Amino acid sequence: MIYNYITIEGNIGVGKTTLANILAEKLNARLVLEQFSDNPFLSKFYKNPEQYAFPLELSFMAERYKQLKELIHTRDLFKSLTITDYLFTKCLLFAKVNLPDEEFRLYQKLFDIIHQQILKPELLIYLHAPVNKLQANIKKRNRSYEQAIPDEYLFNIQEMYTNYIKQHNIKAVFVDASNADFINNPAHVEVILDILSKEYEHGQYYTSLP
Ligand SMILES: Nc1ncnc2c1ncn2[C@@H]1O[C@H](COP(=O)(O)OP(=O)(O)OP(=O)(O)O)[C@@H](O)[C@H]1O
Repeated sequence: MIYNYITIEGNIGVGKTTLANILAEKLNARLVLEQFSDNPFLSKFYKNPEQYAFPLELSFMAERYKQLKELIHTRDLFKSLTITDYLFTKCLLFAKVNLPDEEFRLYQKLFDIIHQQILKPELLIYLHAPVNKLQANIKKRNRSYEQAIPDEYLFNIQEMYTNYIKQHNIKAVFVDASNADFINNPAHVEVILDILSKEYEHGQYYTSLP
């Protein structure tokens, strides 16, 4: 394995966690998953975004910082690869969509200080699917608080991710996950394993699934 640390990213409901789990098992990797269900503000936020966006964004940042900071201090002697299903920068991108400008500027100051202490992955795999596919996935998995997410929100998050990756020239492979089925179609997993067997220069790359 060329990589020590990779991240799977993508919009809400695209299937990051499923893929991260499958890869971790196949590659005997250490897996670090987002702990969003423990966040007491998330369901409140979806009901009342104006009131709960700031505490939600702060609490996500605090949790992610705690989880990712530990990566630097702990090593797993039996596992040389670590896989996460989120980038620390995800905090900033969601905050940009959810906070009014003044609050966002305050949030960004904190983010910039903390971000410097976080280890960055060597490669990002970005799963991309159109909004109607994301909505279908969200319906299927049926978390009650997510059922009224507007298309516009998913679209804005997608834009935020893709612009950030391009503007910062992050080493990323975009995978067209419109028809992805990593659970039942081994050929789809093979495509990802093939990506992980290669080295890339900085920049963005695009792959589709068979
Ligand atoms: N910073 C944030 N601000 C607002 N909501 C967030 C933030 N981070 C995560 N969430 C919410 O937490 C929930 C879980 O998000 P996330 O995209 O990480 O996982 P997921 O949708 O289960 O991903 P996947 O299906 O790709 O595994 C979603 O409802 C998402 O909108």
